[in-house]
Amino acid sequence: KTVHEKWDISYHFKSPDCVRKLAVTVNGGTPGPTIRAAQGDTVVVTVKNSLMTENVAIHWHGIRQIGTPWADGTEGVTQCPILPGETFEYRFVVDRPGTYMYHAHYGMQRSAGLNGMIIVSPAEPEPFSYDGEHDVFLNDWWHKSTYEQAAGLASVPIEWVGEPKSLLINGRGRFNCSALAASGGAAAACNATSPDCAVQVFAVVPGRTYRFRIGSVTSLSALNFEIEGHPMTVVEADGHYVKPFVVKNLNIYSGETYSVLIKADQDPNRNYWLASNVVSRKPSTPTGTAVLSYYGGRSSPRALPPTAAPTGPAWNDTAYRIAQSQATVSHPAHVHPPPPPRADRTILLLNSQNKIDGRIKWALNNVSFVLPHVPYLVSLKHGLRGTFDERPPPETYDNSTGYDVYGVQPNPNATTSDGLYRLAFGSVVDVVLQNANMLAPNNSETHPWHLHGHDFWVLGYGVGRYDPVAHPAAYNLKDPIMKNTVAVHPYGWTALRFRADNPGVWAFHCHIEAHFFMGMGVAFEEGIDRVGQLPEEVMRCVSKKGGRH
Ligand SMILES: O=C1O[C@H]([C@@H](O)CO)C(O)=C1O
Repeated sequence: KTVHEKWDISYHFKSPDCVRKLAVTVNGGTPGPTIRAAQGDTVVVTVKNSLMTENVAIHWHGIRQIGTPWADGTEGVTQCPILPGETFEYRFVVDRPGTYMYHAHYGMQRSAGLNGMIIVSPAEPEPFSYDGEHDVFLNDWWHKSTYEQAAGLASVPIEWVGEPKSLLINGRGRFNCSALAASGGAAAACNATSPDCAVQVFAVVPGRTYRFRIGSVTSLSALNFEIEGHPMTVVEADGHYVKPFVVKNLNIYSGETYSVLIKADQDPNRNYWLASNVVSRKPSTPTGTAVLSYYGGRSSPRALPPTAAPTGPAWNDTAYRIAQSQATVSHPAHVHPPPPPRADRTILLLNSQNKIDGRIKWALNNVSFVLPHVPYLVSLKHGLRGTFDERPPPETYDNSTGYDVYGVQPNPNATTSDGLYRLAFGSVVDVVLQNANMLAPNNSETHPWHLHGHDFWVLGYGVGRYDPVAHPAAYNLKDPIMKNTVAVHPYGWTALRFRADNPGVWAFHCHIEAHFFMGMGVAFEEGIDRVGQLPEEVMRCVSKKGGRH
């Protein structure tokens, strides 16, 4: 069947954390509506850009777009942006069941509020059962506009975005209005009684089992999510069934989705916290909260729990997070196509912070990514020349003198490029993400990497410098989970494998909005000759002669 959505994208004043701010909305809301479809359905979203002075493009995060690479919604890669006043139709098949998301993919627009969930119900029975379902959509939130943030990042010296003001659960948080007034902020802009920031309540029937679908669309933060007093059994990650394991709390990186099961077996006469906490960066943001309430209990549904909200694990406990990453393996009875035993090509990507013309950038093998003005998909499909740098980016980094991933590099210079990797169609590609120290000493951050157009097998994680001889021998080829987003941990490496069998051009990038803006991404082309005729509306910015309008 076909699921139709009609969306109007426009700015509205919203108060997600009680502080009034202009937000990019879908039909007046942030988050936007949840798309619900069944496996195999065609989803058609008619998007009208009513932003007046701003372009837009929307990415369907986790949907592989098999046969429809032009519908991936990535400005500069798969399409020209949708101009103000224009209408664009996204049409694609949701071929796999699971929990997915959508969000803007133009500049740093995602962080302005254009985001939501996609839930695809399965055609076949799942390897677990439950009585009811709740959806939890996690985000971080700033009071500065996206434009102020972007301008700050591009300034010399950099004006970093800083830690978020609030953490949102289903678009709701709670900023301390009196603190805002005390710091000289406009008190009128903070309204603790705004319905936009009313506490979100998740109601459960005593004795029942619930599936919580959890997605994180944060701009920056790695999060730890906990439901007070209710251990969670992890059963799904990025649309793939997980060999179940139980956690007290769940680490979730931007771009990831999970499903967990909880049993409503606690005292029904009180409420419990849902808590979202920053991990991996030194937090300065209060815990994001919502409330779990039992039907029939003596507590009023909106009553705040009698306890203090969970504060999560120590923010810098990297080993704790790596252990959870490693515990996330495939469900034995739902083995997706097993990974091919070896790769045809290995691309080793050094993640480094660099300086270009005095600006702080991120680079892969010393190349900082910039998007071309003509979308790759259009240039390559139509054979346009001179629209991007045709020299391929490097396959590895210079390790001739033994790159010290723990040290500050003596030469932080890098170059920018809009070149891309061209993959042999059908070939098996390994990508190893190598983390390193940043420009300042003793710091390495977590980067959640998201691949468009594919799911990949997660073959292994390690700490320190990746060894191309020793480490592949220990890859998990038995039951690796497939995902579309995976973290490379501080000072660590992460190895993943995918088959380049989806004709198109696909972005692969750090899902931290500021980091992609600062160059932390690459692009892959495969099977361009197999791509069908491009719809006219993806190339509205390209002149017939090949240049840009
Ligand atoms: O890209 C980043 O820049 C800042 C800092 O390194 C410079 O201010 C930071 O924490 C990042 O993740």
